[in-house]
Amino acid sequence: MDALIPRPRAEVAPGAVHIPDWLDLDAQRRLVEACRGWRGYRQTRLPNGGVMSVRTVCLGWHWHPYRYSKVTDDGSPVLPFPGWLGDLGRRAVSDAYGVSSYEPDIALVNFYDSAAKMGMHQDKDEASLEPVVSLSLGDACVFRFGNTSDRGRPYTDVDLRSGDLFVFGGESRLAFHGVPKVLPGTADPELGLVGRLNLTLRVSGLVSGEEG
Ligand SMILES: O=C(O)CCC(=O)C(=O)O
Ligand SMILES: [Fe+2]
Repeated sequence: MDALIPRPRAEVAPGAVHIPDWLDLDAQRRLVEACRGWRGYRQTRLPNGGVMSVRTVCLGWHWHPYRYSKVTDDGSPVLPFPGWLGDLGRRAVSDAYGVSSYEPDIALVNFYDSAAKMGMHQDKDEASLEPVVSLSLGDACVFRFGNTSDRGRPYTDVDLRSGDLFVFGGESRLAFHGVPKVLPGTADPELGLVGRLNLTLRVSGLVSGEEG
C-alpha cells in the first residue's frame, strides 16, 4: 500500500463517486475519537437468525433490520445525530455532486475487526432516496459495489482506505453493495485504530412519532 501514489477520483457507476483521501490524518483522528465516544456498539441480530459480524452504533435513528426507530433494542433512546456530522455530510455531497442541500439525520457507525464482513445488500430502509455518504477509517477493505437488480455481477471492487469518501445516490442509490474483506494491518499506525470503522450518513425521510 503506497501512500505516495495519488489515487484518482472515480465514478464507479452513475451517481456512485469514490473520492480517495478525502479526510486528512487530523480529520480522521478527530472522527476516530468521536466514534470512540459513541457507546453501545452491538452485533445486530437478523430476523433469519444470523448475527452480523460488524458491531454497530446508530445516531439519529436506530436501525433494526429492517426499519428505523428512535429507541435501541434495549429500549434506550438512540444517540443524537450531531450537527457537525451533518456539515461533514453536506461537504461530502457538495464535493461529490456539486449540490449543497443535503440534510442527513442518520449515521450507522460500523466497526469491523479483521474477520468482519458485510454481505451484499441494498440500503433501502430509508423513506428518502437522498444519497448515502460513506466515510472509512483505519484498515482498508474491499468494497464491492454492484448493480440495482441482484447481489451478483456486474460489480466493481473498490479499495476503500482510511480517509476515503464514497457517495452513492441517483441511479446508484439502491445498488447492492457489501464488504467481502477487510485488509488487516493496513491502517496508518499514527491513527491508533486497530480494525476498520465505516460511517454511513443517510436521510431518513421520517418524522419522529411516525416511524414504523
Ligand atoms: O462498511 C462499508 O463500507 C459499508 C457499510 C454499509 O454498507 C452499511 O452500513 O449499510
Ligand atoms: Fe449499506
